[in-house]
Amino acid sequence: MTVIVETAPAKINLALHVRRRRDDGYHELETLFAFCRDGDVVTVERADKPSLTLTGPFASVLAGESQDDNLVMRAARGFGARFGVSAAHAITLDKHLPVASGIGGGSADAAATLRALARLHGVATDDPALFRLAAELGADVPACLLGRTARGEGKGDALQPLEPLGEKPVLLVNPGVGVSTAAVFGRWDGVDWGALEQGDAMAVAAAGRNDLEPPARAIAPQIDAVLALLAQAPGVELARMSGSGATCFAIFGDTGTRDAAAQAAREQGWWALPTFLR
Ligand SMILES: C[C@@](CO)(OP(=O)(O)O)[C@H](O)COP(=O)(O)OP(=O)(O)OC[C@H]1O[C@@H](n2ccc(N)nc2=O)[C@H](O)[C@@H]1O
Ligand SMILES: Nc1ncnc2c1ncn2[C@@H]1O[C@H](COP(=O)(O)OP(=O)(O)O)[C@@H](O)[C@H]1O
Repeated sequence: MTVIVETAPAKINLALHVRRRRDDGYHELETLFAFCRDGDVVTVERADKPSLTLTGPFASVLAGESQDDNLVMRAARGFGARFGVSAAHAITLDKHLPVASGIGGGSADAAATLRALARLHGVATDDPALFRLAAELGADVPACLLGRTARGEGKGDALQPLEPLGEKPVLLVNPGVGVSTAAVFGRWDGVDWGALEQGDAMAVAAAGRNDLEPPARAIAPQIDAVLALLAQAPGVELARMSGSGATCFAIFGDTGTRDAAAQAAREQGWWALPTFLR
């Protein structure tokens, strides 16, 4: 029996500019997507009936929710309908990323499920139909399906790949609070602070902002302390909240300073994931 294992790399937004609210209730974004080496892990194999097994440190957060609503199962149903695959699948989601945390969690899992099913059923992972399905699952599922440094516009689903970031050491920190993406967008102040520059990702990120920081910090003030610790960490090159939060990231020049900052974060009782940008 073929078993496919796919990593669902954590997604971060090196910068996220909100330009305007759209008529469809979404917001027009200009953002820089980047992906980490580590994340959740999705395992897929054919079975007699569809099933989802949750494992890992954050499985319990999702255990109370309807399995059918999990983005992994929604992706599997969508794949079956779109590609005419009647087979049922047993899927295991090894949940290592905090939930509702601005690092793509469910979106990354949905994208990894689509990649795994494509590999299992002989569909090219760059098939345009796969990206159209991803866009129906969520605004940043296409970016997670692409899984490489990219500029995103529109809802975040109009993607322009950029040069990889070459294994830069990065630290993800979450203060242990879930933040609703919809609630954060709902509290955006409506001010257009201007376009995201064009060019090299790190230079554009350094000159950029995350316009969702103020509404997210209003909802979850714990973010303030995380940003303060990361901003003054020795060796930090860039510290910012990712997406709609509450997870913040910090990019370092070397793993020693990154790991020292991880230790300082853990001493605060926060979740800390030292990893690398891809
Ligand atoms: C904010 C971002 C930035 O990358 O990431 P996260 O913070 O979720 O990681 C994404 O745009 C999240 O994408 P995703 O999580 O797929 O959002 P969806 O499920 O499609 O939408 C959830 C809700 O977020 C709001 N939303 C999302 C994207 C967007 N461009 N404008 C919005 O206003 C809408 O209220 C929507 O109902
Ligand atoms: N596989 C999944 N992992 C995480 N959240 C999921 C998943 N499937 C569905 N969800 C739902 O999606 C919501 C958004 O979760 P998540 O994608 O982790 O947020 P974010 O996009 O901010 O990282 C959660 O509150 C949860 O109820």
